[in-house]
Amino acid sequence: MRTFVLRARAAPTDSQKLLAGVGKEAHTEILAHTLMNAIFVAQSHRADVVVYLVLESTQDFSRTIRFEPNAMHDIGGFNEAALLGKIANALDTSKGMGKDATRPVESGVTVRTVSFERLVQELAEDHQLFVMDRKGTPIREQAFEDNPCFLLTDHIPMPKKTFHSLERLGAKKISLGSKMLFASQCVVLIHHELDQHGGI
Ligand SMILES: C[S@@+](CC[C@H](N)C(=O)[O-])C[C@H]1O[C@@H](n2cnc3c(N)ncnc32)[C@H](O)[C@@H]1O
Repeated sequence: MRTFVLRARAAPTDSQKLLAGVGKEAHTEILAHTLMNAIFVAQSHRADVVVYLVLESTQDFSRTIRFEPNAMHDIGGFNEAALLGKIANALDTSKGMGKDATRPVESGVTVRTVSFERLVQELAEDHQLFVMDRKGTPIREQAFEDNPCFLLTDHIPMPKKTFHSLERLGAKKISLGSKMLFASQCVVLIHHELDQHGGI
């Protein structure tokens, strides 16, 4: 199973602000593009993927939305508006939730009020964690086990102190080259690399 976590530091947890943030400072299109490239292949979806979107621009708690395409009955369209609609629906479902709570949204989609740090601590228990970073080990030199989990951000970088706590959890930095890419482009290259290994 491949897991992707997008830490979207600028993404609003209010659904209307999320939808209004496309092409604006929040750049909420990043969430749709990342989800799109993580989930879809031509005329189908990937069965072996879980995607977490962590939206952090909030009045109360971060929202962590989990997508498991294989369990979804209706993945919706392969377009930005449809995918943002799925995210907005999860945000609306999460209204009024207390801290560290979980709610089902639809088959294959859940929303939680857990922070990025808490999520990653949980994932560290049974995943091999990788932070995407241009200065990391080249991805071709990295050996992968069964459950790799790739941590990415939107246009706002990971705070330095997060890198230290991720290191303590055993996360390794891996690189896709020296060019600064979009998170969604990283996802395509990671899939390509893992597709060569087969089985993961
Ligand atoms: C647009 S970048 C983030 C840009 C942000 N301003 C920064 O300085 O980190 C989005 C995500 O892609 C990752 N990324 C971009 N290019 C990469 C590369 N060549 N190798 C590994 N990760 C990369 C970044 O680490 C980040 O998680």
